[in-house]
Amino acid sequence: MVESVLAAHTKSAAADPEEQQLLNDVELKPTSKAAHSRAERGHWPGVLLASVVLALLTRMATHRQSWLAEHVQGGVLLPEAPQLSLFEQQLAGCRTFKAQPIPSVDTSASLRALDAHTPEQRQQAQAFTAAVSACANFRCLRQANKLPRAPGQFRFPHFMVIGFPKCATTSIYCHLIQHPQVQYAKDKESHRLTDKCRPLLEQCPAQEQRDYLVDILNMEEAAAASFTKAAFDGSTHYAQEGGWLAAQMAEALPWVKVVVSMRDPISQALAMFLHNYMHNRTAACWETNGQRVYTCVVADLQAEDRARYGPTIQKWVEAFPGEQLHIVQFESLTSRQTMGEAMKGLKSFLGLDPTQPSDKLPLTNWKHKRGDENSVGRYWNITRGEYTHLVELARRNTVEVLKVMGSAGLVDSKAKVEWMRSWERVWRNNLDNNCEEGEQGSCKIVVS
Ligand SMILES: Nc1ncnc2c1ncn2[C@@H]1O[C@H](COP(=O)(O)OS(=O)(=O)O)[C@@H](OP(=O)(O)O)[C@H]1O
Repeated sequence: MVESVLAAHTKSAAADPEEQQLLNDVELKPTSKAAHSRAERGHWPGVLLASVVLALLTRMATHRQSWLAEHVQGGVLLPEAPQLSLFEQQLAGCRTFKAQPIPSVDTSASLRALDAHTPEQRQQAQAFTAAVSACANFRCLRQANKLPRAPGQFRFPHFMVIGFPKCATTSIYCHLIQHPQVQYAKDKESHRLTDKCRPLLEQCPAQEQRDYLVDILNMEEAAAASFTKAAFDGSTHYAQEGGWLAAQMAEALPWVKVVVSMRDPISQALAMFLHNYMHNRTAACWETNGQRVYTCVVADLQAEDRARYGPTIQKWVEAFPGEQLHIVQFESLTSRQTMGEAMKGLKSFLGLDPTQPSDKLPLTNWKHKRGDENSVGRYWNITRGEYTHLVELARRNTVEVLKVMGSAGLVDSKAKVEWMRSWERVWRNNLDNNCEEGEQGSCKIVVS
């Protein structure tokens, strides 16, 4: 039934020749593993993972015991040494779940840009630094940022990573703060502009504006480096609040570059759901539907400020010229084959050395695929008919947002096909490999 409704939807969606062309170009063949039931494939990956997790837990328990023996004497906790600097703490927070060591970053490297300056450029650099660092509000920043800059200097702030949530924004933040030309923000998710400055940025309380520049954007350190580091804010709610924020940001900080990451809308909705679930924010749709996620995802795919990206992106496209927008696909950022190029593209867009600090995106903020076979979020139980319906909604959303991006010159027709194909692959994989046959066939859906 749902699949036949889908066919009807697809037909009506295809009334637009441009859409029809896109869908035709994208069509994927079934994956080679199609129609294999999960039962046939056995449980070896689960067993292997469980053993690794058990080994890790045992190691952590042993480590904790020796830590306690070393630090606690007669119930008194001894001070820990050494203290991490704020920057080291930022990096520590960015360690992957495999607990990689903190990478070392040459924090003074950007200053070398100043060495090559002529006396006139040096003066320019000083005047720009003095004017910007004297600011405590957006209005002042807008004036100061009109001054000429010397080579190597960035306007303040230089860019915004605005979302969407669950689209690897933490990994992007972690990668970028290790870049010698980037000024780390003191807080990855301040949400200051949306929480404190709605609906008019320039009328935001004076203290909030000052705190935003100093406490979040890290103005003092940026000024100490003569703004040779690009300062930024990485708050994921900004994208979704584009309805009012896009125009306000373009008014208050018209030079900023805006970075957006978008994930397969179904995976984004599921990841967001899991995030809220883990923070005990369970949605009514979950509770009233026998703890089944399907209706929750339908709601997200239809909500303009959630996984229906098009209307929100429209606001950003209207507010900023195409050259100041960079929209990257989560799946190309996170696939090993394409992440190097995707990260280079992002850094080139930002005017940063694209080869630094590496060509790898770290893996952070990982919620899916943890826990045992039956823990919530390892995979999602829904029927094939339900998933097919979600795919139809997600496909419609994708066509919609690609149209908006195309109208702003952010993607050409080839890029649209590649983008669509990448998400179709996620859906195809689930249908072919993780779903039983028939509309009521059960699926164990995994995210991209
Ligand atoms: N390198 C790499 N490879 C694969 N997947 C990656 C990578 N980096 C981040 N991620 C996944 O991105 C999800 C977290 O996104 P965010 O950091 O934007 O989330 S948040 O909104 O800031 O909470 C989160 O997805 P879920 O695990 O589905 O929740 C991460 O696993």
